[in-house]
Amino acid sequence: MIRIDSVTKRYPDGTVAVDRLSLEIPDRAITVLVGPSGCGKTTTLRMINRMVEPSEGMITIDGVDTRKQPVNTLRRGMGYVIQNAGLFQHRTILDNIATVPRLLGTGKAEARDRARELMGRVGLDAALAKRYPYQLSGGQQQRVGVARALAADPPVLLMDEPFSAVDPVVRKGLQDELLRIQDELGKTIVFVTHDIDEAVKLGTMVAVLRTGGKLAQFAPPAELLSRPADAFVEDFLGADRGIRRLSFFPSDGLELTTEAVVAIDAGAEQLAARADLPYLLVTDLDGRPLGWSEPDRLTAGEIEPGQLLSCGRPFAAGRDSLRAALDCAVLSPSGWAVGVDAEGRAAGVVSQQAIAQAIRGAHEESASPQPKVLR
Ligand SMILES: Nc1ncnc2c1ncn2[C@@H]1O[C@H](COP(=O)(O)OP(=O)(O)OP(=O)(O)O)[C@@H](O)[C@H]1O
Repeated sequence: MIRIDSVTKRYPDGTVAVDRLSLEIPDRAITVLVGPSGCGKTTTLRMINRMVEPSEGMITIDGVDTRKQPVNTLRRGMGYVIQNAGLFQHRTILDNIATVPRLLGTGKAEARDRARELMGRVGLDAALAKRYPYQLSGGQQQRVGVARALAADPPVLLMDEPFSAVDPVVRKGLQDELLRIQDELGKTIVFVTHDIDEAVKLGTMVAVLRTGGKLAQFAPPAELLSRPADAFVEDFLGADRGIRRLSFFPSDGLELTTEAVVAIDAGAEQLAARADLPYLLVTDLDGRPLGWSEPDRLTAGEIEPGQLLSCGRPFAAGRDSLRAALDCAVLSPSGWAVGVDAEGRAAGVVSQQAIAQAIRGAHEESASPQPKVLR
């Protein structure tokens, strides 16, 4: 465990970048440092690998004071990823990734084999191995940066705004990839960002810092959203934290009904039996949702997909969160959300009222234990 114990950093010009910060960074989890510009995030991260030396206080790793270890030994156990990847422009992608193992004495062939394996792990096509960094997109370069940091298999990864320079779509892909890699590798990751949504999505624990390098709150994201410590944290979390908090509640408690679901080949009798329902969901012959219709607009044997109202993006029943279910219901012309199974077949539909009831139940339940984390 990395323990930051009452650490202060005062730069030579008198700037106090970090002020008596104490944090216990859990092993094999992602801890995010978040806060406004200049609040001391980068300084804190760099004190962990001693690129910046603390003025006061102590940082220990598994109980050992980092000042008692040679800097090289300390950094060997820590991969470091920065914004814009910081790749060596004159080296190929493969050799960029193989850099640290080569420095540590691994043979060229072995280091390159490992680099190839890592390219796959971070979602890079093997065909890019011989290219140079300038021949890659920003998102691809960031992936190389992550692969390079992982190459020597360090237990700790320090990541300083690694995804800030790419567009939101690429950024989401990189975040998802990091979560997937983390599930597989279980590193201890300290991740700096100024983006609270990124912090909430990635963090097992989130440390919110305020200007002057003071800790405002250190908590799991669901707790941050439900119980911000003060007005600063509340303000920093933004306006829709109630909705965002629903991401942490599973949809598996929702009761789906199949009464309003009919296949496209539904007979007259089946349709007549449902004539009193406000809307019916029509599926294809495999059970995949096609769209909504009022029952009196449907004629047995003559249902056309083109005449149906869109059912938008359905939610994955039991796997998506209550936020996804609510979003689906709000966007649905019928006001009902469509839940699908892993194969994309309609598992049933659920009304906004039923979702609202599930939300109330989840809030009550979460008053004591932590809600299950869904991504
Ligand atoms: N070498 C330095 N000398 C003097 N002051 C510094 C130095 N490096 C950083 N600072 C100051 O320390 C404070 C914290 O800087 P730091 O880079 O840690 O913040 P940050 O939260 O990472 O900011 P950003 O989100 O803008 O990157 C800032 O006021 C900054 O100007």
